[in-house]
Amino acid sequence: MDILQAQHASITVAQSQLLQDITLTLHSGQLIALLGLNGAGKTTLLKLLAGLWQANTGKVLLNNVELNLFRRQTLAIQISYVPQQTHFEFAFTVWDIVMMGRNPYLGRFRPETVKDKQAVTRALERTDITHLAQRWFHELSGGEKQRVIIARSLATQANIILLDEPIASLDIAHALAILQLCRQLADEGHLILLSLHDINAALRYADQVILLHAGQLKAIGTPQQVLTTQALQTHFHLLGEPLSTHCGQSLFYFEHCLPATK
Ligand SMILES: Nc1ncnc2c1ncn2[C@@H]1O[C@H](COP(=O)(O)OP(=O)(O)OP(=O)(O)O)[C@@H](O)[C@H]1O
Repeated sequence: MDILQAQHASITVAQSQLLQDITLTLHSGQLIALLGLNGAGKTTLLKLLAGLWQANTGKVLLNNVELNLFRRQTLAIQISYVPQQTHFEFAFTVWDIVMMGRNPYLGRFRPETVKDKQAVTRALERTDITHLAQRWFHELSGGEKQRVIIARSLATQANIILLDEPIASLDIAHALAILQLCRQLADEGHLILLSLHDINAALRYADQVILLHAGQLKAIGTPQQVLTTQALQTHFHLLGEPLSTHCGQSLFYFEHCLPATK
């Protein structure tokens, strides 16, 4: 069981406070959706929890140990961060990029082993990109690239995976496939935290929802606790009419409500 925590963590850059006094505890075996408007601080929080950004005040702990006490290589095997966009200076095949997920295990001179190749093969399969393995990354579509970067993360076999808007550039079928994969990974014991703009996807797939607004944690709890019609109006400027599907799934039908009408 992994526990990832932030304790009173704040980040300030050039006098603007990007995150303010964030305290939360996340457990493995859960899929957690991070929601908030553009600029709310979702990417910043994901990077903080991945150890890629240091808090000015407060701390982040993995299993009660501060992240900055871990060696980078050790942390990379435990927490994997999937960015929104990735560019490479050189031409790499999809296989090469997914194999990069094995770098923390490979060291400088250790050759790839059967285990590394199996991890890459499995990651390609789970993200439905086996057929792209020998293609050049830079020639792929945005959605295909996104799945390659998720596959690279799976190849690390990290128990904690933090994904920044993983379905933003995917078609609906592949978006659902990635959300279902995230759900499956959480059910297998991973801690999956993903930022999303799709409130109905959070309702459908998440165990917990974190609501960020202007760098502040406004709510954390089950989707039903956090995603109330009042919270949608206050934090997203949306009028949400609750609906229920024939299989009992709760969803919202949205209408825009201007901030002035809050
Ligand atoms: N390096 C930086 N220096 C200064 N300000 C930054 C930096 N990185 C992000 N910000 C600011 O911090 C705020 C939060 O940005 P962040 O990318 O975390 O938001 P987000 O919730 O992920 O937004 P989006 O949904 O648009 O991706 C924004 O106002 C952004 O301009």
